[in-house]
Amino acid sequence: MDSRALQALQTENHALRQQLQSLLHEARLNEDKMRRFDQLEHQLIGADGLLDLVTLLLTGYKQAFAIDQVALTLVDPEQELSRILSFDSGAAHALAGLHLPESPEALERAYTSVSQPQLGRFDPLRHGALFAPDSSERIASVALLPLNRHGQLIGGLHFGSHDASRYEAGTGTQLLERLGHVVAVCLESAINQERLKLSGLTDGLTGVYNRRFFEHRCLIEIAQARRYRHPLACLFLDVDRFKSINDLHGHPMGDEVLRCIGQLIQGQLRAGDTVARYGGEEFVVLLPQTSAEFAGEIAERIRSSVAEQRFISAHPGTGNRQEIAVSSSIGLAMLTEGASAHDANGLAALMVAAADQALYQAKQGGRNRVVFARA
Ligand SMILES: Nc1nc2c(ncn2[C@@H]2O[C@H](COP(=O)(O)OP(=O)(O)OP(=O)(O)O)[C@@H](O)[C@H]2O)c(=O)[nH]1
Repeated sequence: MDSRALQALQTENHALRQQLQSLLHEARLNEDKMRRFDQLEHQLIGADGLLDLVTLLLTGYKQAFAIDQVALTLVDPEQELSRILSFDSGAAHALAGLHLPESPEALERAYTSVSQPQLGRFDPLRHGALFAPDSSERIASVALLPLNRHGQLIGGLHFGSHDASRYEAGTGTQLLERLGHVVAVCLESAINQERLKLSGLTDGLTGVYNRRFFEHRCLIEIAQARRYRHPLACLFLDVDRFKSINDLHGHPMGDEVLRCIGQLIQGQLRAGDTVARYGGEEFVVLLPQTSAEFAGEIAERIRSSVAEQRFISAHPGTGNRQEIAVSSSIGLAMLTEGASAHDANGLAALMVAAADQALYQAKQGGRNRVVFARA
């Protein structure tokens, strides 16, 4: 072999070795990527509840794969997820990037398929609503993973990169497709578990929370109110002359009235407020970060919505229909500053007793009214 041919061979050899090195490097990177992917998948499967799972989705992938923006959309028509996640209100701040729209509209605008991930350039019109407004400005490319159960879009996991070439249309999406499936299954299972937990905390007849939940929530709200020096209001509502509704129109009609009143109260509240059935025909409401004046307005709105509601009772024998009006009495108490020497349990008992006492005054005063507890 002459020296020119030898040199050409050596050059070719060198190029091949370099190519091999770079392939090996890529394989190692892929192996490392797979390992991190696997690790996160195990964590998803082992997540302890919905809050844990959502937190992992929003932070785990961002850190492990250096993704600029991660957002999660879950369709929440009944605001059930929002209620579940606000149960532990202290953790709600950790959920930046989570969107819980009541309708799937924003998702349907972004996705052309319910099962295939979509990669490509960021389009503010189609993708803007999937990311937080202040974070979407710098996003240049996106990977959108549809989360579907039984062919229905229940949400989407959305990765955004400042690098336009990071997520390119037409590149392999097998791994992301698998991730979408795993996330959707994990979410469904976590939501079902939360539903089970919640069923032990809600009242079977009215669908609002039960007394056990109220007592738990009350301690959390009292702790928050004391820590941040926020006012906390408590309303106690009792349906007026409820016994006569049962006696005159039957127990099922009484049940219907209770169900409707639970919904009327709920309809006047904000997302962080809590209504629970305390017992029989008594409801209790917690209004965090609410002044006495505003709590009085809310109580008045509840009282008038109950008084304006009409129920239709059909006589079991004759079938004659009759319109029934119902009223309610409400006692209102604020968490008192002066009692700060007590622990949260003691404060809760004082607040509830004060609202109950005010309710008694409302009954004595002629019913269908709101009475403030004396400070
Ligand atoms: N239909 C129905 N009735 C209930 C339920 N729980 C309690 N009750 C009835 O609620 C009635 C409460 O009556 P009372 O405590 O005497 O008071 P009231 O008739 O509301 O009169 P005032 O409170 O004084 O205005 C009782 O007759 C209970 O049987 C329920 O789940 N369904």
